[in-house]
Amino acid sequence: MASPKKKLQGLVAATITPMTEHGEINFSVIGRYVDYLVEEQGVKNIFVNGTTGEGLSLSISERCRVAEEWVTEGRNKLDQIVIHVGALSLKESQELAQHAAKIGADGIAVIAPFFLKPWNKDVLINFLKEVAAAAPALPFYYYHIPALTGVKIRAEELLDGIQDKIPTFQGLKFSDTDLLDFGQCVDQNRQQQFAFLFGVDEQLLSALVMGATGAVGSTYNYLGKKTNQMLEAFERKDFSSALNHQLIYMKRSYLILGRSQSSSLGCSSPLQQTLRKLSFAFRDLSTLWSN
Ligand SMILES: CC(=O)N[C@@H]([C@@H](O)[C@H](O)[C@H](O)CO)[C@@H](O)CC(=O)C(=O)O
Repeated sequence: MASPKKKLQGLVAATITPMTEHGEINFSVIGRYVDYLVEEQGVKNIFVNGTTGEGLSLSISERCRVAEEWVTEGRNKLDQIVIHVGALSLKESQELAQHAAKIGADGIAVIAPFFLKPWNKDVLINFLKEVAAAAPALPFYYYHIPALTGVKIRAEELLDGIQDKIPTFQGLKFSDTDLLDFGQCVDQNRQQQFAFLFGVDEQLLSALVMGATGAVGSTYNYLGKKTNQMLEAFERKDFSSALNHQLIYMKRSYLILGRSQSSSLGCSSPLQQTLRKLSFAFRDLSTLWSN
């Protein structure tokens, strides 16, 4: 069975895929991006080619090259690199999984197929199982994001007995606001030592209360340091201070500002260019950034 070097926990930055203004991937900034995460944000785990990284908008060869670059640049600097390998085509997903194993990633994650959708738990598990089997030495994470996939199968239902079907299953990336489902996942799998990684950054504190062991999100690219302070406050049971942190990071200005900040790293996908225009309205808030 796959076992990670150590359990994936704490903050995991869902990385942006840097693009040039001509729509090509800007590989040249990834090394700098790694240093920024580690040195400025105190974040040493990353989630590549996910929602934030717009993995599903990239070609398969682009996804492979992006994954390779992160693994190369992150070597000896990052703790864990998880590659999202979900795709509509099972074969493509398996190809990406094999590639992640070949380049030395630390884990793979997969979303539910979202066009012709699995209609029940067993169909979804079978898809995930086939992908996981293509990389039998890599820890496997299910990426639950029902608002985007439209696949509403409850994570708690999916996790029931999952390791019997997917021996490499190591955890759940839960990007949904249903804290009842999340809490039940944690509660019903206490013996399993799974990683429960929460993915709605604005609600992380509530998820910690429900038993989250870590978090994957876009805001940890630029609020990593501050969110680590919230985790520390929670750890020492200083809930009032933890709540103060969470209330500040819930502000919309922080979310938009973060997207615009990414452009200073040379990260500028078409989506980010649109957001950057929006962000001019928030320019005055840039002082918040360094506070
Ligand atoms: C829908 C979405 O993009 N959700 C983000 C959150 O980090 C989100 O950006 C954050 O909570 C701000 O709204 C993550 O769950 C996505 C993620 O981890 C990924 O990029 O794969």
